[in-house]
Amino acid sequence: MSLPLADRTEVLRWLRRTGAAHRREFTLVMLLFGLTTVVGLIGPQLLGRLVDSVSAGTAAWRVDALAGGFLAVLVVHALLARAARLRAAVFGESVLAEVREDVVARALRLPLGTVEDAGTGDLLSRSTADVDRLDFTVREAAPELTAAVLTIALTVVAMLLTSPLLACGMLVAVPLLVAVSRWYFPRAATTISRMLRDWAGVQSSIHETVRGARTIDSLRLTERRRAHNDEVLERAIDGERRHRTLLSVFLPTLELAYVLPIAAILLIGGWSYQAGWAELGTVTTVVLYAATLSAPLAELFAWLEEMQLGHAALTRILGVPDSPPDRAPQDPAPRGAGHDLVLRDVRFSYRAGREVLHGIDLRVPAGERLVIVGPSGAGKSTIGRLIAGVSVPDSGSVAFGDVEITAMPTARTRREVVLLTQEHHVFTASLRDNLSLPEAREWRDAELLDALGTVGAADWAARLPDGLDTIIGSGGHPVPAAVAQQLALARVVLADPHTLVLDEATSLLDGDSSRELERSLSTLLAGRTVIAIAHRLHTARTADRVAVVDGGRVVELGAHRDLLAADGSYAALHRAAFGE
Ligand SMILES: Nc1ncnc2c1ncn2[C@@H]1O[C@H](COP(=O)(O)OP(=O)(O)OP(=O)(O)O)[C@@H](O)[C@H]1O
Repeated sequence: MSLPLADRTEVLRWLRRTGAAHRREFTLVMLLFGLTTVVGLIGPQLLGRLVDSVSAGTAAWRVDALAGGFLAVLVVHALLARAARLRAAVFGESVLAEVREDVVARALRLPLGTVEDAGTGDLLSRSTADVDRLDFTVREAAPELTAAVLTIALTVVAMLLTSPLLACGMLVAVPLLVAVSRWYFPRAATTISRMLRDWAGVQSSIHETVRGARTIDSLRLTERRRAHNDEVLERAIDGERRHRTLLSVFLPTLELAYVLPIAAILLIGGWSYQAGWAELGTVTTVVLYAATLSAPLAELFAWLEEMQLGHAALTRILGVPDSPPDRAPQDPAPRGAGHDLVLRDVRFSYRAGREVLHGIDLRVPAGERLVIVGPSGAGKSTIGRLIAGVSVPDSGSVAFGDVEITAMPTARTRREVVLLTQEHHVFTASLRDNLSLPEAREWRDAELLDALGTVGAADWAARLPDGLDTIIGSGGHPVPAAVAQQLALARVVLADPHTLVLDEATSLLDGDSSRELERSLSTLLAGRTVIAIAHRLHTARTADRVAVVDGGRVVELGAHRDLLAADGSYAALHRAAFGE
């Protein structure tokens, strides 16, 4: 299920809001473009006068003065055009900085479940390729388009003021322009939005290939993966081809529409001159105007095309949901009703019609250590994801006290519960940034060093060349696997949730890891509610209670000893594991 696209009202609302927030810069840019265009219109008038003066046999000084004036106009025009574009670029950049920050903030607020459903590639292409596309639109297309529209409008007015009769020659282009626009733009809109979606597909596919490279290699899926990449690429190229085909009709027709009026004006001009209705200078001026119109008209259509691309990109960027579509956070009264974890009749399916949890009821008092065991595919990890608020139940509720986890804003969720898996990602960033992830707040160095100390990574950190500011991760200072685990634990220390869900991370508890890590983990667990998803049964012995999950249901619940004595599924699992 891909992320939604913004609709017309959302795009308009964004444009209005952005326009209002930057009213002064926007007005200044518009004024500069208007002024540039008006100055640009003086040139042809001067040349027209020059032609008239020469044909009337005027003095040399007058010709010199007109030529000098023409030069001065050119210089002023160039200076104004530069100022207008510079202001437009500054304006565009500040708008874009906001768009970038906004889309990244929204993406980070999305729950993992939504991101996984949509595919990370979709989100990635929206926050990179689409933002870049919009960047080009705002920085280049919007100002150029504005300049082109103003130039066309004012040039037409100037032509009409100079000679309405000659200006009529422009009309020959109108039917052609209307027809080709009505043919091209609706087709281009669909082609372009499909093309952007297909390119996002390419990005997703390549991203997944790179991420899963080892799996692909070990399962000898290289050929199949290559074929899949070829297929998505082919689809994107096909869209690109369709778009080019549309352009190959559109652009030559436009060219024709620009030249036809010049021919028409020359014809009308020659005829009017002979009839004594128009001076030679007037004909020159209007032809020059018509000729100068072809450039802004060409720009207008080229940039309209670019604006369409930008619009499609904007609908994708604004489509990244502000609040997760699957939940409605409302920041309930903080921690009013305690930290007891309560699951009531929780049902969940990854795909419609294929329920994997069939009504889970569970109550875990604050501070208890519960281990969930069960056969592979029973739904243990899924329960963990629901408790951590990563996924949302189809029905029923997961709550701390009487506050549902999905009703809490994401930042608040992290203070309640953290899911710790074996995937310990180290970001290519400073050690400080790697640790500061849990909350968007400034941590004091002492707090960060304390957290490192708690998990036993203080010595490693002390040996770093730039301390907390050392860039670690891929391309930076290397991080041994054990330290990566410790950093993940240090993040949890900083997030300080009252409940921890350990999925696979429990292999740490199984005694595989170094004593130091084990010690770090037990310091971390002390005083918190712990839900450990055990893939091996060792862990269960030290738990307060054990829940046995089978086929998406809790089939047994109780202390290790009691369950062994009851001689049910747990006892059977135990016998299978230890042969007792
Ligand atoms: N992302 C997913 N999309 C679709 N189905 C999924 C997804 N993740 C898990 N499932 C299915 O949901 C069911 C429960 O899976 P879950 O991972 O919760 O089981 P588990 O008890 O943790 O198993 P294991 O011990 O093998 O990790 C399985 O049938 C699994 O195939």
